[in-house]
Amino acid sequence: MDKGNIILLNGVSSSGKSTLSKELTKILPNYYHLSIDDFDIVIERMEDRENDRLIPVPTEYFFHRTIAMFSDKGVNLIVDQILHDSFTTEDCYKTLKDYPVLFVGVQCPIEELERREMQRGDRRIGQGKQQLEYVHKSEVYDIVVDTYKDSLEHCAKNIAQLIQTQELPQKWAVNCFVPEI
Ligand SMILES: Nc1ncnc2c1ncn2[C@@H]1O[C@H](COP(=O)(O)OP(=O)(O)OP(=O)(O)O)[C@@H](O)[C@H]1O
Repeated sequence: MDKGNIILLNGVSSSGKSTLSKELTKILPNYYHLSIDDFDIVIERMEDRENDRLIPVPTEYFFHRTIAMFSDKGVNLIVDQILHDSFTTEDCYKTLKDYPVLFVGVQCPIEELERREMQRGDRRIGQGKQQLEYVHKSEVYDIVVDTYKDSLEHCAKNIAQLIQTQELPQKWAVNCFVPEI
């Protein structure tokens, strides 16, 4: 059985990953959206944070392996997350390096990130800007989209076009942004 394709959207908070993922599922009906946010909700329910009863494993550990399991079963996924530190980045690459990944950088100017943060009300103002100290510094993407400069439809169409017109290599041909692997 062929592995399912993985469209991996990486961008800071409020860059528009979830919104873009939903748009992509409209154009690519044989793809399913899996978000790190869903995992955060599950883990939060399992933990008893008031009494400091916590799961001592980063959420991303479970997230990356779940992505691999879906792909192993031939399911195509659109996943959105933030490769925000070296653990997350290394774990993502190590877990998915033998999988067909289309790596997408989701960009948005800082002023617009802050406008969205204010509008949302459930994110700290400046969160996205702070994450930019790590995110998009060394990744080599297959495609980069800007959710401010371009319309949602345009960003989604460009990504969909890539995945529909080229066969993804069965191994993630990332230009190793994790040098020690
Ligand atoms: N292209 C866009 N133009 C204008 N507003 C947008 C656009 N994309 C997303 N937004 C708005 O920005 C906010 C954040 O969007 P979204 O949840 O998609 O971001 P995210 O990158 O998934 O964030 P997080 O990582 O915090 O979950 C939402 O209020 C959404 O409506």
